Amino acid sequence: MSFLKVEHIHHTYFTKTSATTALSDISLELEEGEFISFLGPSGCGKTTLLSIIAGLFQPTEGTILLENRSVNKSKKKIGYMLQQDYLFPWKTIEENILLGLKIFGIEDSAKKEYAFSLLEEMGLKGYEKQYPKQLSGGMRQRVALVRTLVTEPKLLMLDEPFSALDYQTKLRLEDLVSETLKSFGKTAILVTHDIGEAIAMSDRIYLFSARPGQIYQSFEVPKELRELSPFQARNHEIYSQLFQEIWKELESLES
Ligand SMILES: Nc1ncnc2c1ncn2[C@@H]1O[C@H](COP(=O)(O)OP(=O)(O)OP(=O)(O)O)[C@@H](O)[C@H]1O
Repeated sequence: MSFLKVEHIHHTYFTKTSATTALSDISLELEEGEFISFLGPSGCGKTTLLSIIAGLFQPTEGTILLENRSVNKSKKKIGYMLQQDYLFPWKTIEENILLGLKIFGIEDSAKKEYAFSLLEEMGLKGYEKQYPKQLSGGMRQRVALVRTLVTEPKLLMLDEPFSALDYQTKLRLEDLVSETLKSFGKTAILVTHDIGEAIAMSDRIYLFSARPGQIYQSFEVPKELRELSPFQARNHEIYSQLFQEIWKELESLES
């Protein structure tokens, strides 16, 4: 039994005057603990697919099964890390990270303790009483990750979570997120425009064709790279070869 089963997803956005087909016949499977990425030309439907997998809206056709149940019944098992951190500016860091627990009605002392231990792991001890505006972009993203992890999601949706950060912060955060997700055995889906990021962080990469998005090709990331941290992987010879291979295919899709 696969952890996640995406079966024959088609999606068309309808307005009063138009119909835009974003996705056409997408099927894929994901095992628990795997990390996959979606890459592809702008507008090929990556975010649409991520939202459908998360159960945020129904596809025109197709089904999503998470642990063999409809994803609509499993929404609490899904966590997010997005381009924007969506921290509440009027709440302290502590209040922000405990908010998810409050919403889920699981604000017990053990969970709170867990939240504070995660903050410490992310190098944010001492910032509990500060407000988001007092933190850097990278620190705020780390708070957003803690807020997501405290609810113990089984599947993490990462929609361009590093794209608004400066390059060095992005590289540091890629390592931190990768190490954290590996240590918790979390399953994750990353949407990115960055081929290097996809290679450095994933077990497998799905390259989408231009709209309507279809899976054009999938690439397994070799074990030699997967055993390394994203930063180390970027310096490996195999990384450059895979980068060239994916770049060539992406160029052909965008031309
Ligand atoms: N709510 C909506 N109503 C109508 N069309 C939409 C809506 N959301 C997305 N689309 C269209 O569906 C297509 C896929 O959009 P989507 O945002 O999923 O692509 P993407 O691959 O994530 O894009 P990007 O890489 O630029 O972020 C695009 O043509 C977009 O304009």
